[in-house]
Amino acid sequence: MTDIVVVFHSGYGHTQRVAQSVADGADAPLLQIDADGNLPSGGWELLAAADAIIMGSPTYMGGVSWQFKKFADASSKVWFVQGWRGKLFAGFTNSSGMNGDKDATLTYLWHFASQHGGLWVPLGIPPSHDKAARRDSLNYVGGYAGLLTTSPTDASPAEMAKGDLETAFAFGEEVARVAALRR
Ligand SMILES: Cc1cc2nc3c(=O)[nH]c(=O)nc-3n(C[C@H](O)[C@H](O)[C@H](O)COP(=O)(O)O)c2cc1C
Repeated sequence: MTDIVVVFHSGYGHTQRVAQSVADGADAPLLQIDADGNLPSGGWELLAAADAIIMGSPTYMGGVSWQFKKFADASSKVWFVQGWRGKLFAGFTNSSGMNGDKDATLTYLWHFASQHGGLWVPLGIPPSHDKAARRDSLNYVGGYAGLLTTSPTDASPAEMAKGDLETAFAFGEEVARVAALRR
């Protein structure tokens, strides 16, 4: 049994749907950063006990949400004692633009994991980038370093692309597979 935790923030529910699919794939609990940028009670303890931490944030103005950043800054207490050193980390982000500067968010998550001495797990799912690719194909958004998903500005969380959610599930499974290799 490997302990994986999915920690995320979502302002309007889209990233939350993605996080749920990732958690389902990884068979992991969800830890939601609230609207004030705080973890629920017991959250820090759950993260301390985890072998792998999967992080998610919407892309807001080309980066993580301020609530996620507040969580990241609060984790400096853990950083001081290198409490998360050697854990596995992985990341995902959702935004409305197909590109939307999601890569800046993912790069931030990778830097954050690296500051904690973490080991990064990439998406591990090939992109669908040939002529046969459709919006609902696996990894249509085409990330490598982490999971990238897209929801149009006028789409509700219920309208998240099926392929993106399936990619999220497969990403969760992939992190679980990699985590199990270390056991
Ligand atoms: C303050 C703010 C900034 C945003 N900045 C970006 C952006 O830089 N790139 C982009 O593609 N979409 C951007 N969006 C759109 C969100 O990424 C998109 O609505 C996403 O689904 C929100 O996720 P959430 O429902 O989990 O909060 C922004 C939305 C908000 C509210």
